[in-house]
Amino acid sequence: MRIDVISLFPEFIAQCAAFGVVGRAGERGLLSMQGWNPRDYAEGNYRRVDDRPFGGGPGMVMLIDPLRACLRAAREADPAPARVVYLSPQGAPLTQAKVRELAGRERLILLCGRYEGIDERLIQAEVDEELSIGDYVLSGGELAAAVVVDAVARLREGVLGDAESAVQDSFEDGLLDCPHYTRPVEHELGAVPPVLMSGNHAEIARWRRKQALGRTWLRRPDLIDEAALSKADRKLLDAFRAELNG
Ligand SMILES: CN(C)c1cccc(CNc2ccc(C(N)=O)cn2)c1
Repeated sequence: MRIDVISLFPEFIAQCAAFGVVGRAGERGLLSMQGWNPRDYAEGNYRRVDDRPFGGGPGMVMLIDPLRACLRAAREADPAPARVVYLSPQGAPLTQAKVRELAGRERLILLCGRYEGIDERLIQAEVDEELSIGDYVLSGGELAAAVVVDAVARLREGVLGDAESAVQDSFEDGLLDCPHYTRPVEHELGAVPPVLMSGNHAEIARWRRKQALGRTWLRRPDLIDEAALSKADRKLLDAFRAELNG
């Protein structure tokens, strides 16, 4: 998979892609990344990349032409078609389902805005989809792009070893994850739930599913559509609630 990132701080993204599973994916040729700086495509002595907003108001807006030339250079760097994604607070929420969809593509171009964003005409002409990593404003789209790179890279085949398998990921089935425990069995902070040491894999899977359903219902009721739950899941959630009420 190839990801090109357009940013006034391309070294920022290079650093984010240098560590952990994403760094390893790069070393193993599962992911190639390149940064592009619109300033390298800006004309004139001052190589301007932004200017004041028409209609007045605070802040600056990123100019069309440096971004457009930069985007063209990035597209032409590889024959494969690319999906152009713009990170902004005005984008559609990034969800695991969207991450899975993006991870299925061969090329992404991530567009990082600074200041108050990008001239709308460039967005309309060149951007395939606008995404937001959450309802808050950052000083630039680079951190949001780094989030997309990480979430997408770890779903690519071969990136995660068995040890870090993404299969049981929470959100993979729209639920939060169950609690996890490791050594020691007994600790001043408490003990490990006995079922997890029972070796009874059916019981363990049942306990984990019940915990995932229960925690989702308690913490993120917006993710639970009880009507859409299977009969088995509804029974597990009822059991969780019954235990909760003691
Ligand atoms: C209107 N405005 C301030 C603005 C517009 C576009 C980009 C940026 C760059 N900052 C970002 C980018 C993304 C996110 C996110 N939530 O994904 C948060 N902040 C700011």
